[in-house]
Amino acid sequence: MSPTISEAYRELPLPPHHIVPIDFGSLKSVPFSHQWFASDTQVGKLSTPSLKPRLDSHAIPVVDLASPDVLERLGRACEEWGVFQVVGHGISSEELEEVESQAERFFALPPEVKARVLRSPDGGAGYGIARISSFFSKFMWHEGFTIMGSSLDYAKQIWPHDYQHFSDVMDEYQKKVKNLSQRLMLQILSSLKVSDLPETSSICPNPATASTALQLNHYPSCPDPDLALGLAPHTDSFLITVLHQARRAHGLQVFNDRAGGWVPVSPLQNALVVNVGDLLHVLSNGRYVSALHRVAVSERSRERVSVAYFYGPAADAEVAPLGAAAPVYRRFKVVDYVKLKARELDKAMSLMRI
Ligand SMILES: O=C(O)CCC(=O)C(=O)O
Ligand SMILES: [Fe+2]
Repeated sequence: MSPTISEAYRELPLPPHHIVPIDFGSLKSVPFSHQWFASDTQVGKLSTPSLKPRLDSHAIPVVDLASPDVLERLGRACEEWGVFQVVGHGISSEELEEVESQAERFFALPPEVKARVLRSPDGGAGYGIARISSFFSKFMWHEGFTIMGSSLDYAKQIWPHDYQHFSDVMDEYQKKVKNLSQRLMLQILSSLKVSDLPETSSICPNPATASTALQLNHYPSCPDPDLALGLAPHTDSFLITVLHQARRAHGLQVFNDRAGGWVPVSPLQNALVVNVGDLLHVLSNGRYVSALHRVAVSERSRERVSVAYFYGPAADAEVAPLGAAAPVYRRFKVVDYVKLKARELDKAMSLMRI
C-alpha cells in the first residue's frame, strides 16, 4: 500500500503538552508560557524584532483568474512574493461563510468535546496545538483542527446526533477547493514556461492521489494581543495553500526580503489567499518563493478563524526541479520531505539543496 502523509509523523511522536491546547476561555491574562519576546520568534537566521508589520497590505498582488494575462500575473506574484490573493475563483461567498461558521461552531465547543477528536501523538490529523509548536519555547495563541479526507467520522464523534451538516459542508468545500487548487497548479506550472513537463501527472495529481489537508485555525480573543503570537513564522510544506480568512480577521503577515520586513495580508472580500509551499519552490528550482508567514494576534476581544487547504502530490511521488539545466535541489519523495520537516522545520529545505 502506498504511504500517506500521516505516516510521516509516526517516527516523531509529540508529548501531550504539545497536543492539548490551553483552555483559552478560562484565561483573564496571557500566561508566561504564552508571552513572546523578540528572541522567541527567531527562525533560522531571521530575527523578528517587532510584531509590527512594516508595509501596508496593498503591496500583496491580487490576481483575477479571469484576466487575460493571468499566467504572467501568477508567475510574477509567485516569484516576487510567494503569496497573492485570488479573485474570480468560482467559490461563492455563501460557501466560504458556511465553512467559516462551521469552523466557529466547532471551536466554540467545550474543551472536553473537542478532545474527542484530539490528534494522536504520532498523527497529523485531529484537534490540537499546531505541530510546529514543539520547535519554540513559547506556546501560540491558537488551536487547530486538521481534517485529512472525509470529515464524517470526526463529525460523528463530535455531534453524535447532529453530524451531517458539518460533514457535508467540510467535504463539499474540500471538493471545490481541490478543483481550484488543481487549476491553479496547472496555471502556475505553465507560468514557469518549462518546455517539457514530463512529470506533470505525478506532481499535479488527479484528485484520487493528491495529498491534501483542511486546516481549521482559531485564534481566540486575547486579553493582551501585544504579548501573544497567533502562529509562529513558518513556510507551508506542500505545493500551494489556499486560505480563507474570515472578514475583518486581520493578523496574517508574510515576510518579504525586498520589502525588508513583514507585510500584512489583509482580508479582501471574496478573495482567497494562495501561498507557494516548499514543494513548488523546489519544482521551480528556487524561483518561486516559499512564503514565510506568521499570524499576529491583532485586536483585543476579536477572535479570528481561518481555513487553510494544503495541496500536494501523492505521498510517494517524487519531486525535483522541472526542466532545470542546473538543478539546485535534489530529487526526493514527498513523504521523506514531510518527515524531514517534522524534525528540522525551517532547515529542511536547505538540507535538500545540492
Ligand atoms: O491563519 C492564517 O491566516 C494562516 C494559517 C497558516 O499559516 C497555516 O495554517 O499554515
Ligand atoms: Fe501556514
